[in-house]
Amino acid sequence: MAGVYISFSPLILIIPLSLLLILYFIVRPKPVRVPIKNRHVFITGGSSGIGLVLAHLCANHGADVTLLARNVAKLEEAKQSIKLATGRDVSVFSADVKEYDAVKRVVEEAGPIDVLVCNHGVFVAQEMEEEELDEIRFMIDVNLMGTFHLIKAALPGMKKNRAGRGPGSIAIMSSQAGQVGIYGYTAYSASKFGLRGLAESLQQEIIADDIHVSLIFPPDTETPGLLEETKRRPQLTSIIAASSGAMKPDEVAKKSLKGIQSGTFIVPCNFEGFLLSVATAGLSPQRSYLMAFVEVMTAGIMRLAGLFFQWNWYGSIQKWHATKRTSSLAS
Ligand SMILES: NC(=O)C1=CN([C@@H]2O[C@H](COP(=O)(O)OP(=O)(O)OC[C@H]3O[C@@H](n4cnc5c(N)ncnc54)[C@H](OP(=O)(O)O)[C@@H]3O)[C@@H](O)[C@H]2O)C=CC1
Ligand SMILES: CCCCCCCCCCCCCCCC(=O)[C@@H](N)CO
Repeated sequence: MAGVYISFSPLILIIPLSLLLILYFIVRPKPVRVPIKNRHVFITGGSSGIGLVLAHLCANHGADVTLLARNVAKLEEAKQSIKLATGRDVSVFSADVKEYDAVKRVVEEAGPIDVLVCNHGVFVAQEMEEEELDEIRFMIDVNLMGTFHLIKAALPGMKKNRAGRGPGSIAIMSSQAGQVGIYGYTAYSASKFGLRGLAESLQQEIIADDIHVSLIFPPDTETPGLLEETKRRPQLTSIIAASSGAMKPDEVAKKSLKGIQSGTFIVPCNFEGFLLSVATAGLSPQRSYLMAFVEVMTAGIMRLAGLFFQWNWYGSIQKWHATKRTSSLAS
């Protein structure tokens, strides 16, 4: 029986090896380690969900933590829970990120920041046609403009504070809905996609100040915010979002902190998020030459995977409308 021999010459390895070598020299910005211990970590939305867990983690790492949110009682509760769990005192400030002057006052009172985590966020999932313009404006104002307010207020102090304190970080909590548009998230996705443009531009502006930007992309995460959201979000939003499953806030916070410490620009939180990040890498910075190698070598296949997901989602949408039509005819 003639065997089938697949002969390949070692020469074939030349291509990936030379690509690895090229990437080793060209990836920009260069890798960095952002210190957390004895650094001032300022977390917005740190009184609940992902931000609260992240605050606990940073306090555990010996950071001086400041929390900003609106609700004083929730802030006090967060302060107590962190004191109880880590023995560390955190500073808490009540302010609405929509109000620049209030944000500026808090940032000045809190003192120079080493790691700024713009984690605050609001999310109301609804078809654009049904959604009130005020609610659309609200999400853009909190998620996008609120982040501009934070960074505008904090950046001068972060730059001044760098001498001898090592690299600083500005971490922005986006969402997988900030990498791909999802049914019901027209306003939310727009606000989170906007953060991508902000982050990519800002990194070029502040790399010379040794401040490193991280964009974090969680899937559905089991927080009080998600609990609230799922009470009224469209069924199709849940069906499509389920493609990436759901995570615990602890898992997301751990991935977030790891990404911040390593100065990673695109921080996925689960396997689907990893696939999504490779598929949507675009021209975002990549500090890891190994990740750059994966992005270059799998770009094509990831696009195919993305098309499969789109095929699946549009199939669900079609099925949903067909079911809706049948049930309305039946009634
Ligand atoms: N949960 C999820 O499924 C996912 C969440 N994300 C993102 O993660 C981040 C945190 O979400 P999550 O932990 O679920 O949120 P939660 O709703 O649990 O907490 C939101 C936090 O943000 C604060 N906040 C909300 N609005 C404002 C405001 N205008 N000014 C100041 N603080 C504000 C809240 O405090 P207060 O109300 O007292 O102001 C609270 O501390 C958000 O950016 C969200 O978009 C991303 C992907 C998935
Ligand atoms: C190329 C391969 C693609 C890989 C899979 C893509 C799966 C994408 C699913 C998107 C889920 C969006 C969840 C948003 C969660 C959120 O932000 C709300 N809960 C509000 O906070």
